[in-house]
Amino acid sequence: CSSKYVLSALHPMWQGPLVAPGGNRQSPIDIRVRKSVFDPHLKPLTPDYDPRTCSQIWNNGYSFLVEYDDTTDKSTLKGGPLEDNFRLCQFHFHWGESNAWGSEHTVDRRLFPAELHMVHWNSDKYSRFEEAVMEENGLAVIGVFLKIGKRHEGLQKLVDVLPAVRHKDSVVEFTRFDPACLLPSNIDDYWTYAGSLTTPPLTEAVTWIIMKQHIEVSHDQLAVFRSLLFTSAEEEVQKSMVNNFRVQQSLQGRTVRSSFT
Ligand SMILES: NS(O)(O)c1ccc(OCc2cn(-c3ccccc3)nn2)cc1
Ligand SMILES: [Zn+2]
Repeated sequence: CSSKYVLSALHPMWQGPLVAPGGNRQSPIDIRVRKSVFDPHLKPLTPDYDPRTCSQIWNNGYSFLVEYDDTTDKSTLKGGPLEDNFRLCQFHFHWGESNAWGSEHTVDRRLFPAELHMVHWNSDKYSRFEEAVMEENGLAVIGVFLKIGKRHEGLQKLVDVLPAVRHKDSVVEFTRFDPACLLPSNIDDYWTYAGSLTTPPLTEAVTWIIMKQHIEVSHDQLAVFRSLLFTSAEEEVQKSMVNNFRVQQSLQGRTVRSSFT
């Protein structure tokens, strides 16, 4: 998905509007477990990803994106709270400068060192990501919390190539990466709510699906994320890419549903 120009408008310590003008379904949020409502009608989530659609990694000056060819229905997400078929277009992460914080969503105020976002767009209703991103039911993002623990073998292929995209606007070819390896073993237990992009354009287009089970990565693997830079090679002052998360937004009366009791 060509999210080339919009995100690059982002300033790393982006001081954009804390809430989009007129926004009443902004993200991220704190998930209050006891306030979430079990919905027995929520179906199991059925991701079906083809690693051959993986195409490149690029540093957009805010995070690093692993992009997938979304011109056909090869890597898709269905089920869960979703009525339509959604196509994977990219995944990226948010993280802190220390292991004490970094995630965008929290669970009963608990912060995680990082959070993975797998971004999909509604290919039943729209013909491209750029169109879907402006529509209420346009996107579905799976959020997975990262904790520090054992080394994540599947992630290492990605970690090894990060130095090649150290600077903003750098791109490298990256192929045959199966994003399913980043999902937790249990994807049946999740929270879901109506929200927004957490970076500009902050559009209220996202059905969020936040996994209850986290994945583990090693301290050293996360340290490589922090070796990336917000700044391009030409800029004199280099800024470490850390703390690329948005402040939490108010729930404004929304209900968070859970797929589990
Ligand atoms: N962090 S997050 O998962 O919420 C998340 C996920 C995807 C995002 O894409 C921004 C974007 C918008 N556009 C765009 C391009 C053309 C026209 C209109 C918009 N391109 N990239 C931002 C945040
Ligand atoms: Zn994100």
